[in-house]
Amino acid sequence: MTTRLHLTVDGPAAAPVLLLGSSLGTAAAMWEPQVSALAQRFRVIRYDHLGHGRSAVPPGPYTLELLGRELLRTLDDLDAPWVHYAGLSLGGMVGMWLATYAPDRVRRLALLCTSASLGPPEQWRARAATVRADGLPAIADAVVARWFTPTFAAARPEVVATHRAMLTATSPEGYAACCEAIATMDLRPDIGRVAAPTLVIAGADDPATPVEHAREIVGHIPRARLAVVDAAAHLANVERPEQVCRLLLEHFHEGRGDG
Ligand SMILES: O=C(O)CC1=CCC(=O)O1
Repeated sequence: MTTRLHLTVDGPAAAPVLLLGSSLGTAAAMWEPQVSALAQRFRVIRYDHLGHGRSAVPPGPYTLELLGRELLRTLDDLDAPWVHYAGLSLGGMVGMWLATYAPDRVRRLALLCTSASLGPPEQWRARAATVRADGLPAIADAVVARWFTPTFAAARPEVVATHRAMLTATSPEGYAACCEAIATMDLRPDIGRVAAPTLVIAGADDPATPVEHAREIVGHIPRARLAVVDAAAHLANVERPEQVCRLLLEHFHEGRGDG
């Protein structure tokens, strides 16, 4: 293996591969609420972005192209001619890059709580500078406040604490470098090339990538449709695990005759 990405693999070796990409400041564990159900039908491969989780942390800045090419190299290492792909937020951005620039490698795509362009760039550069100077705890409260609705956070403080710990365990350099990738990203001119049937999932109460961002993606990708999950903020798959799992299973299972 030449990949610098850490992989967590579940499910039968002979099943179709479903690759899962996580959000900025999280790692494979973010997908825990869905893995056992998805792994009944798919070879589920969760990867940690460069600079995140147990993946390598080369010095930044990164670009979305760098993150996407690293993933493409991983698919080559896995000898996977094509995959299904689901990604949340930064994971969705990398998924859009992959399905745009390597359309033959992505059979079906699910984009959760994400955006094709998430400005303003100065805000991301400022966040990167804060994290390099003061570490992840300096931004953790503000970030986690966007991940969950106040109602969920009050009812499930232990879930909030687990995800906050994931954020603060992230490498400051890796996190800052990925902020810089988001700062320079604008996928809107090119995602019309995505050929894969695409499910775009938005959290109705997501302040980070609001529903309008999902509608914009649906407007650009030819075979895309939108599902809005009620009572969910940015980490919609954690806040509404069963609903998101059902949507993903339906979308990817529909594709069993593709190809
Ligand atoms: O951290 C945030 O503000 C929300 C976010 C943007 C990209 C991502 O993965 O999370």
